[in-house]
Amino acid sequence: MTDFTDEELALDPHFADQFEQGFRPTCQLYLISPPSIDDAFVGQLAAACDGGKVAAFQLRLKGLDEDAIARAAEPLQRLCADREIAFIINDSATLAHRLGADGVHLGQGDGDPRLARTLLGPKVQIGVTCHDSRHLAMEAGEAGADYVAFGAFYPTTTKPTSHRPDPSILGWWTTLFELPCVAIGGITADNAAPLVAAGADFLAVSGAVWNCAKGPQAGVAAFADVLRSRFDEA
Ligand SMILES: Cc1ncc(COP(=O)(O)OP(=O)(O)O)c(N)n1
Ligand SMILES: Cc1ncsc1CCOP(=O)(O)O
Ligand SMILES: [Mg+2]
Repeated sequence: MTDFTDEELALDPHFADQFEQGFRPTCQLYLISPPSIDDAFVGQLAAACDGGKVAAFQLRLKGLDEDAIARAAEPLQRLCADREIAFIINDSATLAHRLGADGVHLGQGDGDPRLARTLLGPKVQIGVTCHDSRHLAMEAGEAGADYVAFGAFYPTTTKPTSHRPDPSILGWWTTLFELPCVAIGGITADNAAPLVAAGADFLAVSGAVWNCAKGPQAGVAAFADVLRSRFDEA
């Protein structure tokens, strides 16, 4: 049995049920937006979510001010609320607070998670980028993060990356800590299996869904089998 709090489990309510049954939940999809979007994107997000279970959606828009991100967020946040998908804002705890988002993702240069917690309160999810660093992950956990994110596991064109963790960092983390861990960076349905097997609680995915030749619905659907695999092996 574990002593995960409701807050720790809130990124996906099914986590709680599965922990109560005595095992670490199956891996879930954490969808990340493209770095820029247009008005058609809400339809693409709806299509993606029709493709299979999406536990969380992160609005990660780069090069826009907070007012512009807030305008873009409105229909997307509504869609996520309707479908019970956690709506996470990237980079800015103040914007997450302003929007009443379910969570915020903070990189190492995006502010102190402790200050974010003071602003956002206990119920809002705070995720922290930890690159390939066990030290950063333990620090994030001590600072009260709700999840830690490791990556980039694979090369990606979505952003320049300089850290390339080994999947074993996921197994190390999940063996020692109950706090969920997220794997990110160049993840596709074809290369995700070692990350799921190593213990990732979430796969954070952008390009493999939005650049899928068959569309975002097929992009999400392609992950179904690999996400089930840890559950099947348990
Ligand atoms: C789930 C998740 N993990 C890592 C990141 C990267 O955050 P950061 O290092 O701040 O880089 P940017 O995304 O801001 O370019 C993330 N966004 N989400
Ligand atoms: C935001 C971020 N942080 C590390 S890699 C990455 C990009 C994730 O996008 P993709 O799934 O397209 O590699
Ligand atoms: Mg950031």
